[in-house]
Formats: sequence, structure tokens, C-alpha cells
Amino acid sequence: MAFYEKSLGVSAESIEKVPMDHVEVAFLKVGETMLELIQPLNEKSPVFTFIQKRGQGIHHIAFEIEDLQRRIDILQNEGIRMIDDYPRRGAGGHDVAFAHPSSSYGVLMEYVQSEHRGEL
Ligand SMILES: C[C@H](C(=O)O)C(=O)SCCNC(=O)CCNC(=O)[C@H](O)C(C)(C)COP(=O)(O)OP(=O)(O)OC[C@H]1O[C@@H](n2cnc3c(N)ncnc32)[C@H](O)[C@@H]1OP(=O)(O)O
Repeated sequence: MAFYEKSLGVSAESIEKVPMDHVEVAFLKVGETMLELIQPLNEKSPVFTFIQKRGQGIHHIAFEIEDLQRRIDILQNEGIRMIDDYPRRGAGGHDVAFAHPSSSYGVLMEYVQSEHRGEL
């Protein structure tokens, strides 16, 4: 966090624990983009495993979309491997679902339900 504060002059807008993933996260707004800094809370966290195996770095990219269950169904119909078949609770209380990096060219993808429900 200190690095982003110094290099970009931004500071955390919110910090919270997300028990399901055993992480603590901080959100920093940079332009229209939210950076999420993630710290594992214990060895059960997928982020702990990630850092052990690959070191620190970019963990995933999240996209805000408008109808999460419909998006999951569409992706699965396209043959994309989803980690989550159904939306689950992520940071900020938002419904989220992850696609497996083996289906997305080595990048872990997160889809986040926007507040607005409507067309994709
Ligand atoms: C809450 C907040 C939020 O925003 O709402 C968050 O994001 S929390 C963020 C933390 N939560 C999550 O990450 C949840 C989704 N992640 C997961 O379910 C898991 O981490 C997973 C399924 C991606 C990997 O779990 P796993 O037990 O299979 O772990 P492995 O270490 O064996 O990884 C299997 C293969 O996936 C690759 N792999 C693992 N993690 C990542 C990643 N972040 N980006 C790209 N590739 C990855 C490994 O290198 C390996 O590749 P190879 O086979 O080639 O060696």
C-alpha cells in the first residue's frame, strides 16, 4: 500500500476481510479503475498458495458485469471452465464468480455483479 501511496498519491478507500477466501483486501481508486491489494490471512487462502508458488504480482483481473448468473451460464455454454457455478459473496458484499485460468490463457478472471441489473 505504501508503494501505491508514494508512487501514485492514492490511498485506500476501504479495507476489509473476506472470510470465504481468507484474505484482507484494500481498494485504491486510480482513475476509473479500482486496484485491489490482497493479503492472505492464513495458509488456507488461495492467495497464500499463489504467493508460495509464483511470488507476489498480479493475481486476477475483475470485470463488472450486469447479470452474473446469466454470464456464468453463457460462459459455461461456451465451454469455459468456471470455478464458481453460482454467484458467491466477494469483497464489498458483491456477488462474484471466477473463471479458471486454464480457460482464459493463464489469467484468473473474476466477474463482479454490478449494482444495476439489466442486459449484459
Ligand atoms: C474477495 C476478493 C474479491 O475481489 O471479491 C478476491 O478476489 S479474493 C481472491 C482470492 N480468491 C480466489 O483466488 C478464488 C478463486 N481461486 C481459486 O479457486 C484457486 O486459487 C484456483 C482454482 C485458481 C487455483 O487453485 P488450485 O488449488 O488448483 O491451485 P494450484 O496452485 O494447484 O493452481 C492450479 C493452476 O492454476 C494456476 N493458478 C493458480 N492461481 C492462479 C492465478 N491467480 N492466476 C493464474 N494462474 C493461477 C497455477 O499456477 C496452476 O497452474 P499449472 O497447472 O499450469 O501449474
